[in-house]
Amino acid sequence: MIKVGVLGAKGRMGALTCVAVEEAAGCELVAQLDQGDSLDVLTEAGAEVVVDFTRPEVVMDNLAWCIEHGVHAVVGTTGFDDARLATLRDQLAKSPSTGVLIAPNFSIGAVLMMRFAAQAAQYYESVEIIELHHPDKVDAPSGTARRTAELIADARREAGSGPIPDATTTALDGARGADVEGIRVHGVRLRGLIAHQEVLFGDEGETLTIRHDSMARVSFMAGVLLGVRRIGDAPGLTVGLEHFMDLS
Ligand SMILES: NC(=O)C1=CN([C@@H]2O[C@H](COP(=O)(O)OP(=O)(O)OC[C@H]3O[C@@H](n4cnc5c(N)ncnc54)[C@H](O)[C@@H]3O)[C@@H](O)[C@H]2O)C=CC1
Ligand SMILES: O=C(O)C1=N[C@H](C(=O)O)C[C@H](O)C1
Repeated sequence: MIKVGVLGAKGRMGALTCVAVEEAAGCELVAQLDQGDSLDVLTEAGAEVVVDFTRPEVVMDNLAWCIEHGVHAVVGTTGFDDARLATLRDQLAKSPSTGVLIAPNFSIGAVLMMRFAAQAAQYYESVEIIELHHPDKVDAPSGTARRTAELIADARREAGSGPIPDATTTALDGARGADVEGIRVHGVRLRGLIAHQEVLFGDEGETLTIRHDSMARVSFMAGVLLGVRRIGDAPGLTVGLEHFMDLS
């Protein structure tokens, strides 16, 4: 049995994760912590893997604690940039048997969307990303959109693609979205939505749109459980659930 603790257990994702872990074969839910609870409960309960669905402003402290105590972490919380990932690598170097998975999106379809977008990137002159979420989401752009933009930018660099054409010389602030490594990312917040993304590609005479929709948060649970089951055998830092999937 893998002993699992959940951080952010009273939140939208954390609460669902507690149910999924309780129902999962081979997993035992040993701790459910939320804001104000002491992380020491995790060691008292014997947690081997922690799932973090908290907030960008607290997740680094949670991970520092997990790494220091040799507890593996499966992280859905957003807000990871290169500087944060470098900090985690430094911390993990001092605890070499501990594993941390940072997954911008646990939905299998979203992982495939990112993969397909990276594959398509070299063939199109233009690309823009639209992410659409529920209005209670605290960060923008989404972690998924950021990661997609990074993957597309990497693919374009590798292919030697030029800059994306855009003749705009005057615009209201924000009218062209955020710039993530040269890729424009637009954010929509709308009651009724959960988590959705479109990647739009364009070239002479044609466009290609890759769209993914999470219609319910249960769509993230298979990926969370995959992470929980695999992280103990993956010491160090893993970024992206695709590394635990067979996408060859
Ligand atoms: N990677 C993925 O597939 C997904 C990632 N997310 C991300 O997960 C995060 C949480 O999302 P939601 O569940 O919608 O947010 P939420 O606001 O419903 O839940 C966050 C919970 O964390 C708790 N919390 C805050 N500080 C804490 C601390 N220091 N220790 C323990 N708990 C603490 C809050 O009280 C709250 O209950 C966000 O960053 C979101 O973008 C959300 C959905 C899927
Ligand atoms: O806050 C959310 O809801 C989600 N957050 C993640 C993100 O920022 O990409 C994953 C998914 O989009 C849902």
